[in-house]
Amino acid sequence: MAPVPSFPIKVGHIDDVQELNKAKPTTVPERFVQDMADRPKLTANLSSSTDIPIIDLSKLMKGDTDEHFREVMQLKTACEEWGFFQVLNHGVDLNVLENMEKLAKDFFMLPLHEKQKYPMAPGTVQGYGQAFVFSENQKLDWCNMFALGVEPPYSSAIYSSEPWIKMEIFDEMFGVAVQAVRMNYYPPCSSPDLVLGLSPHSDGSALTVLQQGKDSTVGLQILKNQTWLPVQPVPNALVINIGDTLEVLTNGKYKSVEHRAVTHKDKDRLSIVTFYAPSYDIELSPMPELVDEKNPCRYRRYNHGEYNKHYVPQVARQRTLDFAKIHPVSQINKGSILDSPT
Ligand SMILES: O=C(O)CCC(=O)C(=O)O
Ligand SMILES: [Fe+2]
Repeated sequence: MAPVPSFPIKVGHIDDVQELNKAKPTTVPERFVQDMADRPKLTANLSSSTDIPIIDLSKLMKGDTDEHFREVMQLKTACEEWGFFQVLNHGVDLNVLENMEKLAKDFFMLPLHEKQKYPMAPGTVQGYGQAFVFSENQKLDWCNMFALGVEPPYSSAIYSSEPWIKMEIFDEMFGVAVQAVRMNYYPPCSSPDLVLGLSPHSDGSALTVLQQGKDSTVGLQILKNQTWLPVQPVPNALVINIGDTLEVLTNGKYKSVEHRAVTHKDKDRLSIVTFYAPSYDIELSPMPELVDEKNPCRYRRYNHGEYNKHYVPQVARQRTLDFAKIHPVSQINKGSILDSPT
């Protein structure tokens, strides 16, 4: 599991959002009201051309056919330009997904004292509690989270659905890979325009698979060209996104894209997110075959466990990966580099 901070973090009193919501408040407590610039604009009416790519895995598996090559090209575009896509015909048994959803819902509906038997310590993302808590002064997300390491069959059911991922290559590079599941429950919020369900972040994994609750409203948004685009839930599809590790390994060719979740006035939402990441003792750097004169190395070599220590505090600043980025000399001379957390 992820390293736990060795120093205590002062975070003040934190209300449980489900309990808050039970009291049907008409105003949102101040600690959940985002600063003006961070509030979501929920009225944007976007055309379907802004939908993230959909990959049909059954076509991807069709040997040497035109359909196969078209799908491969779409997958390439999805990884390089979007960092996100949805997969259909993924082969994961729908019963596994249904059971997982039921399990997650049942957990969140337990009395608070039951859920609090597995408390999430500030500065970590393990157990039950508030996401990404690192200070007394920060704004809080309108979300309850339960995160844990997982074993097969759920994790292997999810990842074996992705035959385009050459698991043997990852096995070699990642050591004993870390697999974790995060269940996010977003109760309705009387003022969804003032709060965030989950703050903007990119995932610290290599690859993330996200399952949305069956009747989920739109909640997930991704940042593309400085615009937050909603991800429309597609029945039985899984959402896949590239995490920071793959961005580094591909020397930035594949994008680990910032995303966030927003809430709804009347409806709750559930997401179940599986992360696949290297072992914490692994050193990462771009693959040599993706570094050349035209594509200079963009990330310094770093230890994945070290990177992980920066993850929660850095979510407030949105890009943990900045800690490994190599900035072009021209930028350094202009003094435009954000201070590095290391
Ligand atoms: O709930 C969602 O749609 C987003 C969840 C997410 O990004 C995460 O858990 O990392
Ligand atoms: Fe995420």
